[in-house]
Amino acid sequence: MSDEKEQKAGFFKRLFRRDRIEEVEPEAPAAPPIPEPEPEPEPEPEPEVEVLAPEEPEEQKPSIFRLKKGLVKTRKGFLGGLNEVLLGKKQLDEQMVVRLEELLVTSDIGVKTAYQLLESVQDRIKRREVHDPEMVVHHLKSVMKDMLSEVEAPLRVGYGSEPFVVMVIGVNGSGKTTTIAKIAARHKAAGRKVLVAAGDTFRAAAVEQLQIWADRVGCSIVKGKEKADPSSVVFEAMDRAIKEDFELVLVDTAGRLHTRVPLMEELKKVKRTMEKKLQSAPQETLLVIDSSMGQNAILQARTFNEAIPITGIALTKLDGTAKGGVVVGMSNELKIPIRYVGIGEKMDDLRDFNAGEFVEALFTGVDISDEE
Ligand SMILES: Nc1nc2c(ncn2[C@@H]2O[C@H](COP(=O)(O)OP(=O)(O)OP(=O)(O)O)[C@@H](O)[C@H]2O)c(=O)[nH]1
Repeated sequence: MSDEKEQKAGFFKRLFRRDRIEEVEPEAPAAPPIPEPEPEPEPEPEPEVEVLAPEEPEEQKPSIFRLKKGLVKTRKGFLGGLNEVLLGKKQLDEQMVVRLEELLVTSDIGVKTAYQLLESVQDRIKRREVHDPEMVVHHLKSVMKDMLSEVEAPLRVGYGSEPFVVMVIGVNGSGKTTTIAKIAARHKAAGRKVLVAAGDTFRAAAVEQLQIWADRVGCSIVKGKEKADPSSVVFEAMDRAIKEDFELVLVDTAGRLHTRVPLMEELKKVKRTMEKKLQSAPQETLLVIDSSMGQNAILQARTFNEAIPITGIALTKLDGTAKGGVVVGMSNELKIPIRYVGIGEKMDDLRDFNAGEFVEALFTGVDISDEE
């Protein structure tokens, strides 16, 4: 356990002792029940008609079944623990709350966010608004949803007179190329003119991979010679996009940390090149992060954001990890919009991030029964 965790380990226990649980047991005045979370309000219509994103392809619309399926490992890992702590219990007891503390602190949501959640539960207990395990779960769900709602902002591609340029960054293997292909496929399906730029010239295989995806999706590609300056590829792509009226340009970049030119310097140069060709570009700097990195994903996002301000995040590989709790920690600590979540390798396995849906998928199966 880290120093920080150790220092905090007894914190909630102490808090809990100060406000013994007896205070909120049956003899205490009846506490008002926590209302069920409000049903999701209907989304506001987009204000600017001319810059609307394309109609979501059908795959985006169905139930959250696939998201739930994708999150199964996370659910079993972290939230399955909630069941163990709380299942079948009628009332809170001290041990239960201490175990909840352990569960949250050692999960992938991160120590800071874990204690925010715990303090919020503690506060509700003190105010006698939470006095049984079911209420704890409802409260956790609602606080997590609030945290996630702050970063819910799907990428709205503006189709105007200029190309909308998305610079996609992230370390090697995080899922950049696949994510580009998935985004390209969506917009192609909506009838848009899409160009991808193979800015990762360091590795021939990366260019080939993007070519394969471009062929599959049916979009155009600009690629340079092996080991060419990535900025020269981006320059050419921007030139072509402007001359040929492409509506969306997705720029792949290198992710290797040990290249000839330091990665961050190379990315800054690529960005400057875009700006020179089109002042507003890139309209989106999308960081792709592999969520199975857990807490390291947050560190990684911070590092990139310090070098190149990020405007959005795509969290990939949520389907293969038990560390999906990192989405909550990342949202709460960085407050950078999460645009997409990747839940598989197939084309339609990229979803717009939706806070309510995500929490719902995360908590499905956490079944608090009243039976002993
Ligand atoms: N399970 C799963 N796999 C994914 C997801 N996104 C990407 N992948 C896989 O992750 C691997 C790496 O993805 P790439 O798109 O090549 O990653 P990259 O960042 O472009 O990597 P480099 O080209 O090496 O820089 C591939 O095998 C993808 O199929 C996802 O959401 N879920």
